[in-house]
Amino acid sequence: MADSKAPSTDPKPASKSWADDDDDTPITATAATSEAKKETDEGTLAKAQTDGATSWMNGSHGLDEPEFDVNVKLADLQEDPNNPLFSVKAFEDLNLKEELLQAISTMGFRKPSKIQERALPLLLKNPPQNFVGQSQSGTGKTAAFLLNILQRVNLDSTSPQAIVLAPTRELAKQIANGCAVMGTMLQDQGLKIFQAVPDPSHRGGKSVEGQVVVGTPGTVMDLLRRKQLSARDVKILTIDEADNMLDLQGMGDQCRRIKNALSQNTQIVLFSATFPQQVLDFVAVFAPKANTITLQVEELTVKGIKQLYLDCQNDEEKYTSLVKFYNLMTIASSIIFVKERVTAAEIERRMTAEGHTVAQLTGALEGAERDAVFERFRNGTAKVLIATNVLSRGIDVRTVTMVVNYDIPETVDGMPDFETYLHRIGRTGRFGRTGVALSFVHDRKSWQGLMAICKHFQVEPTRLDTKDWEHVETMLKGVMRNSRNAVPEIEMDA
Ligand SMILES: Nc1ncnc2c1ncn2[C@@H]1O[C@H](COP(=O)(O)OP(=O)(O)OP(=O)(O)O)[C@@H](O)[C@H]1O
Repeated sequence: MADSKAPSTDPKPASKSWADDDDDTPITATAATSEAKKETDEGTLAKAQTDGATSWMNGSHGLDEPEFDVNVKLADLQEDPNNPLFSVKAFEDLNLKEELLQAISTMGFRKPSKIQERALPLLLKNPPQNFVGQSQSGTGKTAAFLLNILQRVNLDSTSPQAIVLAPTRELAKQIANGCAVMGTMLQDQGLKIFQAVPDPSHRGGKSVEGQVVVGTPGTVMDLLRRKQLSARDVKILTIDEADNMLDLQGMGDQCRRIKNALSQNTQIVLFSATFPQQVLDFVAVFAPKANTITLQVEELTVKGIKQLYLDCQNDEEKYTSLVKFYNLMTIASSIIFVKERVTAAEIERRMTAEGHTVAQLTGALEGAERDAVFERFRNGTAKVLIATNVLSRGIDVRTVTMVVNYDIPETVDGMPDFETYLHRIGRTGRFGRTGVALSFVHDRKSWQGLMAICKHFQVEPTRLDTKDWEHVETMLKGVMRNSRNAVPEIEMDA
């Protein structure tokens, strides 16, 4: 395939010699790849409740830049009406519990983001109404739905009142930990959070205690079926990554069954960064008469993420270029996304041989092992994480400054997967931070796939050529330097 490709030195994608011939190929996007179908909701859990706490939301872990720099930069961004982080209101205007306001302040949240400002009044309105919310990756959707839950739960009873569903154990645990941080001041009053992810201890038959249950659909459904989880007092059902969850055959069915087990008055809350058109129809059925906030496709990309692509000649050159690339650059933390587990294993082998500390997370791992690998990445012991789409959504690790699309994401039908691309690159550039997304292309199909994705989101990626590593290095150092330079300038403004 590589031979059919004429070398190009023009950074503009449209100038590729083989760029135009198949331009009218029909492109359909679905929210899930086969990998995601296979690899979610797997494994067993070593620990329950909120232990193994990650540093989600509390700003305590090793950021590239000191936290105060980021806050100053954030203040600027939050003044710009066109930025998704902009808002005119203060958290204080939302009539939240004092304990929640205190926690928000301790967490360093100065102002609500646009989605928080717009969603919270609708979410908190009485009588409760269904809600569908879309906002760019890393703009604080989790805090929006957690505040609604924590504001509404009755702490006089420990019976489950809110269920949050997420596609993977990592995301469910991250949300549960975020809920614990945000609910710190309510713990004295009896707030309990239950993690419903695969765990052998659930088999004991013990009833679930906790006003907030956060888990994967399979486990939640299991607990309901075994009558360990009582649906009687549940008044809020929140689904994160809802487009993906409702679109996936297995998980969609489970979500529907969970919803059917709940009272008709349950407030249904759906959030995602993407709601492709074909999903919106069944979203409307799942959450009837919902207050809805959606975005236009051109608003979806996060501006702080610089999108580049590396032009390789063939598959083997992808491996050698990747290793060369990592030997050249110092990157805080990064995630390399691949299509298949076998590629993940091969990259791990080659990078380890070059002396890099890498971790690999795919659905092949069992729960406890999976937790351990992810923790090594989160706490910075391993700087590079090689993952399949299992980690493409929701994961919030602030040190991630680069995402590599080693394989261009595809749907099960082999078409470019717009949504997965957006979610993957959204693992960097979170809440006003800057980041780099580097995609590898090595043949006509991968190149066309990337170009279709970029056309869809109306972005122009910058081309890097493996024949000119000096240019690659200069270019990347420039991008990285620009991110760093932003900080001192802003410091002076402060
Ligand atoms: N108002 C705020 N001020 C400062 N930081 C915030 C605020 N709200 C959320 N954050 C932080 O922003 C980061 C991203 O938030 P979150 O994970 O909720 O994004 P998201 O919109 O759910 O992204 P994704 O679409 O990738 O799931 C988190 O680290 C969170 O602590």
